[in-house]
Amino acid sequence: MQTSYPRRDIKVLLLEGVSASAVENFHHAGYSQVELHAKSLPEAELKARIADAHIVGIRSRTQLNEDVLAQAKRLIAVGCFCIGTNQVDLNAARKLGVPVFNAPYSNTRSVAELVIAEAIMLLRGIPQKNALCHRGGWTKSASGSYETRDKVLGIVGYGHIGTQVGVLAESLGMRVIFHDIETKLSLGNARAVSSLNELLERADVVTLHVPETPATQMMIKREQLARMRTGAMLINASRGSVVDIGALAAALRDGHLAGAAVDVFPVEPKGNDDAFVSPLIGMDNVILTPHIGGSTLEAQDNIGIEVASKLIRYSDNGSTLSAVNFPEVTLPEHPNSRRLLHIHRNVPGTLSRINDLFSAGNINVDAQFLQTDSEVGYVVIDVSADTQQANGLKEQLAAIPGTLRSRVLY
Ligand SMILES: NC(=O)C1=CN([C@@H]2O[C@H](COP(=O)(O)OP(=O)(O)OC[C@H]3O[C@@H](n4cnc5c(N)ncnc54)[C@H](O)[C@@H]3O)[C@@H](O)[C@H]2O)C=CC1
Ligand SMILES: O=C(O)CCC(=O)C(=O)O
Repeated sequence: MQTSYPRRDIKVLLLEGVSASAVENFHHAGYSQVELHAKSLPEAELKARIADAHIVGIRSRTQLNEDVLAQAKRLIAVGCFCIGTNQVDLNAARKLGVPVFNAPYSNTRSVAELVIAEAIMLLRGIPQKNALCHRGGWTKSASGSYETRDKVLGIVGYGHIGTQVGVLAESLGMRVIFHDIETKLSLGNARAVSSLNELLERADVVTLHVPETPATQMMIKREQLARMRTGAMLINASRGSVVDIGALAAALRDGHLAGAAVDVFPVEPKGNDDAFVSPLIGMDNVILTPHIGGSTLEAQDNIGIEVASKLIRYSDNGSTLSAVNFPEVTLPEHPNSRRLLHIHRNVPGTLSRINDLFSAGNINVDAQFLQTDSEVGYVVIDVSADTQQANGLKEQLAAIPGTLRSRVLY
């Protein structure tokens, strides 16, 4: 059946080495035009390539800001093949009628396991012992080496990852405290503390699991580091913007902190061939990892399947279920109808204009699903019409003032 975008004409642009499982999923669903890049692209190239892409898939590195999105005239949807969506201007995407999807749980366990491993390594002083052995040195000593048992782990951001870290830490005998801006159900024996400061003052190891938001920008800077216990350790596998990295380097240098593990940085290389620069380089008591908290084969495989499935479902049947920036509509199939979708600015009178088209054309509406937020309205209409009528209706829908996107799905 001829739709306004047959699958073979839909161009899928996948960046940053998105898993092969995503590519397979697209191919399996009939999307043959899949372009895969191992890295994120420089902005000028990104703008050029995104111009004719219908679906774009990224990980944490690619910045889809308003300017870049403005070039993407054909864009239907964005997939973040990760948890964080701070790299996309979600509001700009929404106003352009572009839903954004992510994989909110697929790499949770991978991050939690890495954080626990790092807590053990830091408490034992392994990074510096390992570095010394590599240089031909030898310090067989228990000094500065501790068991995890009975140590206090402070979790900042008690969400999906934070809670998993807490559960695993308790199984090692750690005492878990947490701070979150929301009231959270404590798992196991974990206890909420009254403030970030209290957590910093009590914890032997502090681990950060907040998203990047205006409130978490530089949440941990000189003042907060100074509140941490002398000899405490900091783990950051959240976002590089959460910690003042210069202040962290200073706190490690002057011995206030005994160690740190950092997976995310204010500026990260675009790809594996680019140089990594950080004030933490050369510090033996710091574990540096290249933003691989979620990089396990299991997680990447699952993320590839999950996000590609969401993008395909939206492209095929219009479901925006679990979109992070868009009115959520989930739709039963009506195989004997033609399905049209219309995304518009949410101004009074749009729905009646849409419905007037069907009455004027004497077209029977079999089902209609509308969901709006303050700025955007999303309506899916199943109609009894032939292909020619459906394509004609699509053109008429596109001409309604305030239209952002319109399509015939089937
Ligand atoms: N290093 C890596 O490879 C990975 C990093 N991440 C990062 O980890 C972050 C957390 O992931 P999830 O646990 O899945 O997210 P989540 O949304 O389940 O949990 C985040 C928690 O932080 C809390 N929070 C938000 N603002 C806060 C504030 N100002 N102060 C205290 N708490 C605050 C929220 O209420 C929520 O409970 C992601 O947003 C992402 O940036 C996620 C996956 C992999
Ligand atoms: O694996 C990636 O590229 C990003 C992981 C991450 O930071 C996330 O899922 O938010």
